[in-house]
Amino acid sequence: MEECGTIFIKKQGARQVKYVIIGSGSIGMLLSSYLAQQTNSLLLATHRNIQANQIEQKGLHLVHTDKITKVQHVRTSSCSALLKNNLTDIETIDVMIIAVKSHQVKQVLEDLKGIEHKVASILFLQNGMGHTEMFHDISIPEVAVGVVEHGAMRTNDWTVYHTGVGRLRWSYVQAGKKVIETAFSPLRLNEFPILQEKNWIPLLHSKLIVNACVNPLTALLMVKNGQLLENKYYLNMMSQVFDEACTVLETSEKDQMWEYVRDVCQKTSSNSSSMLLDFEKKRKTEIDSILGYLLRQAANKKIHAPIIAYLHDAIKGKEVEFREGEVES
Ligand SMILES: NC(=O)C1=CN([C@@H]2O[C@H](COP(=O)(O)OP(=O)(O)OC[C@H]3O[C@@H](n4cnc5c(N)ncnc54)[C@H](OP(=O)(O)O)[C@@H]3O)[C@@H](O)[C@H]2O)C=CC1
Ligand SMILES: CC(C)(CO)C(=O)C(=O)O
Repeated sequence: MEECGTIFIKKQGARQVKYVIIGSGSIGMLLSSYLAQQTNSLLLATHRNIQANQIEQKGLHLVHTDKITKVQHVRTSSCSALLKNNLTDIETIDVMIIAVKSHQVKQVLEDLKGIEHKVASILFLQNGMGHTEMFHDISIPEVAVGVVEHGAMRTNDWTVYHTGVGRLRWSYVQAGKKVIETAFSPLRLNEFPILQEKNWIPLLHSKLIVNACVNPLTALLMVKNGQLLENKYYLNMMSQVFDEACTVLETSEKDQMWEYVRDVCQKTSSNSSSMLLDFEKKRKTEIDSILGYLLRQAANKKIHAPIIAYLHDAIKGKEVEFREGEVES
């Protein structure tokens, strides 16, 4: 693999936007690698102290199309240090980006309470919609959500592979002073395009429907995304999940949505879905935020959703098995 040196920073004027990314997994590291091309005021907050030290010592490495780039100007800190307010030079944070898994958001929001007054805006990048049920409790004036269409994989604490180039689409839930819009609009990142959408609900609904259709079935059937299209029985199963999800979310343009689901399956045909990967590693999945969210919506609207309930329980049952395995080992 070719070492292609460091990324240069483009100056954007006198004041740099201060970014903090919470969660240094695949997406947190990928986003940091690209945003660092445009700002030298970015802090990546890790869950574990050791990861912050590793990145400080070795540098953050981005691997894309067989090239390794050692990314400059990414500072790191453990979340605990950040939240204890040990970072005296961070007086205010312009854009805080939450890049943890959906079931980790609750803890992050609890931890953030101490420094919320220092944060001008917050952007959530989770799959599913469980995190949106916690927004009522946030006192940060500007709140946005995003959908990540890239593929990323952390291979060690300082290296991330950009496995699929897509887009980051985001939208305001509450626009505040439009700090995020001002920060993102001048960015020109060829390999990491960022697009603003008008309405956040349709943005998240379309990704939620894709994840509801693809993730649980691929995990339970142990197949790659493309096999849901190729095998007529699996396609039939997926279309039944799709119909129920659309009923629950009151989706108006169903034909267009079905095309979108098929298109994502096609474009990611050789991928293992994130839920299948979680199953392989016996990790907690994001089911509560995907099918769990749909079931809570169905209950509120008094809609019967038996297929979604059945799939939800199958995944939750597997999670119980994984946890029991942990206790035994
Ligand atoms: N990876 C991908 O290609 C894609 C991911 N997404 C979505 O993006 C979101 C993030 O996914 P991904 O990056 O893959 O997940 P990862 O599991 O790779 O990363 C999550 C990170 O959050 C850290 N973390 C956990 N709890 C906390 C906490 N309380 N405070 C701070 N950090 C914490 C984890 O720490 P530790 O290092 O200890 O594990 C880990 O570094 C998910 O909702 C996923 O569905 C969407 C599209 C594509
Ligand atoms: C789009 C899809 C289904 C790609 O695998 C995904 O988001 C996931 O696996 O979580």
